[in-house]
Amino acid sequence: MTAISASNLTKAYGSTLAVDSVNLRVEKGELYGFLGRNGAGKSTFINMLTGIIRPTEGKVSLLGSENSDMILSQIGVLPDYSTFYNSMTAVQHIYYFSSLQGVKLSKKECLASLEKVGMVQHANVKVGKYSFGMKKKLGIAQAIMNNPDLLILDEPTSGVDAESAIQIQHLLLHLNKIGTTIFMTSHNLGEVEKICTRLAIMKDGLIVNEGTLTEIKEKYTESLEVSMELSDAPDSHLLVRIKEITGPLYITGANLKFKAVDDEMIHGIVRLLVNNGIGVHRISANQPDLEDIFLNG
Ligand SMILES: Nc1ncnc2c1ncn2[C@@H]1O[C@H](COP(=O)(O)OP(=O)(O)OP(=O)(O)O)[C@@H](O)[C@H]1O
Repeated sequence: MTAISASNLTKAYGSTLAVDSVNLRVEKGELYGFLGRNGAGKSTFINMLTGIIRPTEGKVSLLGSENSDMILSQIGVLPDYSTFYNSMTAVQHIYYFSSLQGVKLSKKECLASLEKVGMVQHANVKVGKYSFGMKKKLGIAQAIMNNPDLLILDEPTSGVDAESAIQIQHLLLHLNKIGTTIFMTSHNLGEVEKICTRLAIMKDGLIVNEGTLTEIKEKYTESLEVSMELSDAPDSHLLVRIKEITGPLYITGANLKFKAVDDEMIHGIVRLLVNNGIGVHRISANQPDLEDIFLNG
């Protein structure tokens, strides 16, 4: 079953298309990572999913419903900016927001959600005294307080210390393991690589890459740039034959550069060169990591 479906989702701010006709599906049970640079459109997208921002165009469906009010109790949200009341303690805060959502947790249940994010020892401290990272953890406790089927989190680990980030990652993995579908944005590529089952990369309001990490790497490898250092420069006849295999080819003296579709293409070029008396001194065709894909994608 589909947990999140966005069709043609668009947000325009004047002439700026913050999100440009995005189609995205997240299936139930996924831990989905949403990556992008500052200003890519991630928060705008997430805020349209959760109903904080009204789309200029397009539709959103969460857990099969187009009306998020109908399924409020099944969803947990950590927005980019959470509202906190400085005069409340964390327990009061969780209790207050649970009653706003019509759930009304017991004190024990409020403490249990704070326990999950490692905040139980600060449960009775006023939120006004919290650091940014502590507020972030309180926001996560609030998002998970009603054991939601779907969690939508904007940057759950940004601004928290390394130990807390790992604790939150373990929590998310655990929640996902027991059936919670999670959609999260992150700037932390290592984190996404480590915990997410699928991911999308957004750039200038568009999704430029989407799939499992393996699928994304495979797609990227299709356009991997290969460099070869040769013993001699190939003559024009040989260059024509190489070009027939590679398409566009860049040659500077005895150095070749081309885009490889697969390993077989690289082997074919090496065979052709060697059969024509040209040695291949060095080949570089690095396997991309998520950072390469993110930076170049
Ligand atoms: N209220 C607004 N009015 C005008 N432009 C906006 C508004 N909110 C966002 N934008 C613009 O929309 C684009 C996407 O912004 P958004 O905050 O969604 O990006 P982001 O990927 O979440 O960035 P970050 O990682 O920095 O939070 C940016 O160009 C931003 O300047």
